[in-house]
Parts: sequence; structure tokens; C-alpha cells
Amino acid sequence: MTTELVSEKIIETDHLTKIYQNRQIALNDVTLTIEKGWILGLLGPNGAGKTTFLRLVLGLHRPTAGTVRVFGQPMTPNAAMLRRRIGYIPTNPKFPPGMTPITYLDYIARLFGLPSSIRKPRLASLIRAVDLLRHSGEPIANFSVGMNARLAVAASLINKPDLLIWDEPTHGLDIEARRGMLELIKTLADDKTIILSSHNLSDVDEVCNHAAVLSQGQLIFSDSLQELKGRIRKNHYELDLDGEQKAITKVMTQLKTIGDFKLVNLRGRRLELRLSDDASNTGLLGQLFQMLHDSKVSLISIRSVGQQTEQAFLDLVEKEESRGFIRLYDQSEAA
Ligand SMILES: Nc1ncnc2c1ncn2[C@@H]1O[C@H](COP(=O)(O)OP(=O)(O)OP(=O)(O)O)[C@@H](O)[C@H]1O
Repeated sequence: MTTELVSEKIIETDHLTKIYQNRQIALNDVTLTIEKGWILGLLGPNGAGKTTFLRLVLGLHRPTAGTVRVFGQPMTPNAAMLRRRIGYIPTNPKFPPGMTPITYLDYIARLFGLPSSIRKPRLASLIRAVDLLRHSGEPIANFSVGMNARLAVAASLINKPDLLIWDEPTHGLDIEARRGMLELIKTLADDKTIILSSHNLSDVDEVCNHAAVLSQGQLIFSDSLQELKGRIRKNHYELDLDGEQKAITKVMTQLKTIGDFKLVNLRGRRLELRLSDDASNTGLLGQLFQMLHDSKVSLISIRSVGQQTEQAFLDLVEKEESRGFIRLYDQSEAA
């Protein structure tokens, strides 16, 4: 008998489309499957449709066309039982200012119908987990952005959901708070499926294993994060060299005559290189190493550079936008 690993589909959207009353096409024909255990980074510039997508998945909006299934069942505004299995954090979550973390979390837990015997210990452990114990009796009105974010995390976990949908959870956080949030996501990732919408691409880089990119309402990329990063990893490098400055400068001058080196930039003994998209990086780097060897220049280190996810994502959006322009241009030519 063969045992086959069957992937479990947590979210399936099929030609999902949302046009708002003002005729704005916020989401355009998005077909996407998200499987159990994925930590999906949902990326896209302002207005790309990320929040619209998340709200459709949550059943908070009705699609204009297409469908959403969550845990194998159709998601609709009436599917409250499905929503109970999702921990949602909206962008900039707001809480009743007069409540304290304890009264607020207790209120949410009651809405979920948790009995007191479960409610109390869970509430206590969540407040500890998000480091709000010292502030648990203080009014939320006095909370910083970071404390608000941690309270939102606790509230989204109160019903032990299988799926977390967090819209910009690191938005407005300082470095320390952001670090804490990312560590928390990594811990939760062990047994949950997570969708993380973020503008901060290094966050996605750090915690996600998959990425989806929206641009002008369209899904322009959906694959592993590795794949997204691989799109540019191969062509941008920084090298630290050692040897006579004259010899290093000579190598740089030689490199500039080779067309496939799109950027050759020397600062002291640090050489920055960008190769053309379709070049063989192995071949070109091999050539470079030979030149260094012939000129008696030592290679101290070589690394691929840049915020790789960010660059790959920007490249994708840029390409898609120029394709859109070409399509429009073609249509007007044909007309
Ligand atoms: N309730 C609404 N009514 C009308 N138009 C809307 C509504 N919500 C969003 N839009 C429009 O739909 C488009 C997509 O918006 P959405 O908020 O989904 O994008 P986003 O990627 O989440 O953006 P951001 O990163 O800025 O939050 C935008 O042009 C926005 O102005």
C-alpha cells in the first residue's frame, strides 16, 4: 500500500472578483489555493486589493463574482461557524477605550461562548504570552500602538483558531515591538495556517514560506517565497576584495566592457554587480573569478544583496504594470 501525503486546502478562491459601489474593481478574477501549514505573505502596493481579498475570505464582503471556500465549505456573510475558526486582526485594530485587556478579552471569550472554566485560564495565559500582564488592569485608552497590537493578537487567539488572518500586524510598531510580533508569528506557525498582509517586505521574508502578490486587483504571483526571492537572487552581488587598488580598478574597467554586467560599481575595495536578467550567473561569475585571479586580487566575501523580497516584488509589480500598459496600447492600436 502506498501512503500519499494529501495536502489540505484551507482556502480556495475561484475567479474571485469584487467591484465596489463606486465601480472600483478592487479584486479582479483571483484564483488562489492556500494549504494547511502555509504562512502566506500577502504583498502588494497601496490599493492593490489585499484588504478586500482578506475581507472576502472572511465573508465580510460579498463577492461580485467568483467564490471562496474556507475549510472546504462556502464562505458567506452568514457562515458564522466558519468564522469562529479564524483569528482576524484588521489593520489598525481599535478597542473600546474604557475597557481593560482583561474585561475586553473576557467579553470576546463570552461572545464565543467559552465557559468560565476555559475562559479564565486561557485569558490569563494569553495576556502573559503577549506580555500585557503588567497592564492587564489598565484602560486601553492609555495604550501605545505596540500594546494595542499585542492585545489584538491575544483577542485573535482566544478561540484557538486554526487559521489566522492578520492584516498588517507590524504596522506602526517600533523595532522592539516588531521583533516581538515576528517571534510570536514564528511560534504560532508551528500548528496554524497564517495569512499575513504586510507592507514590510522584510517581515514577510523573515516569517513566511509562501507569497502572493496583488497588483491593481490582480494576482500576479503566487508560489513559495523561495521562488519569489530566486527571481532576483541570481543577479545582484556585492564582493569584498583585497589586493592593490590599481589591480581592483583594472578588473572593474574590464567588467564594464562585458554587456551582461548591467551595473559595475566600485567603492574602495567593495564591488557591486548586477547581471542582466537572462545571463548565466555561473558563467559570468566564473569569468570574474578568473580575472581576479589573473590580477592577483583576493576575494574576501561574496553575497547576494538588497532586500531581496522587496526587490523581487517591486520587479514583479513593475513588469505587470508595463504589460498592462502594453495591453492597453495594443487595444487602442487595434481599435
Ligand atoms: N469600501 C470600499 N468602497 C469603495 N472602494 C473601496 C472600498 N474598500 C476599498 N476600496 C478601493 O478598492 C481598492 C483596493 O483597496 P484595498 O483596501 O483592498 O487595498 P489594499 O491593498 O489593502 O491597500 P492598503 O495597502 O493601502 O491597505 C482601492 O482602490 C480602494 O480605494
